[in-house]
Amino acid sequence: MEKRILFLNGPNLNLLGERQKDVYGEVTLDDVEQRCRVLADDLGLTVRFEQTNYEGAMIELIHEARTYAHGIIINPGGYSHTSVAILDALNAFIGTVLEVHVSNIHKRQAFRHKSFVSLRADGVMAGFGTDGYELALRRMASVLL
Ligand SMILES: O=C1C[C@@](O)(C(=O)O)C[C@@H](O)[C@@H]1O
Repeated sequence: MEKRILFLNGPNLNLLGERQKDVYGEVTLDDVEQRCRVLADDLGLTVRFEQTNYEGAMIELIHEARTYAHGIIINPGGYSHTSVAILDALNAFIGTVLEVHVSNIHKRQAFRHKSFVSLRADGVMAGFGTDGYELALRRMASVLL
């Protein structure tokens, strides 16, 4: 059976490769998407990519994912540390949830050490740079295929 994965990137991740390159590196979100599409083809997974800067839009994309996705790979950006509402939406999603942070949030300011989304995530990648997205996709394949 076809396995479908939603990649959901939250606020400011559209600026990957441009903002704070010392923290987030030079790879853009388009690069990440291209790499993950190639890997997904190899692994036999179907992927959809979404990025939004709006909390409500993220929640609606998670609700919609309930109707078609087997897994969500999410980088909630700054909402990781603030959004009970995104946690609640993920709690209404039945499939596998993997959380990705490009930076190692535990090595940064104390307010980044806690992620509400981690209370739901089945696994968390942090500090592996943008490779974390591909690593999460590989993990998704091991869990789902
Ligand atoms: O926007 C981001 C990106 C981030 O989620 C990461 O990918 O390392 C870490 C968050 O603390 C930050 O607000």
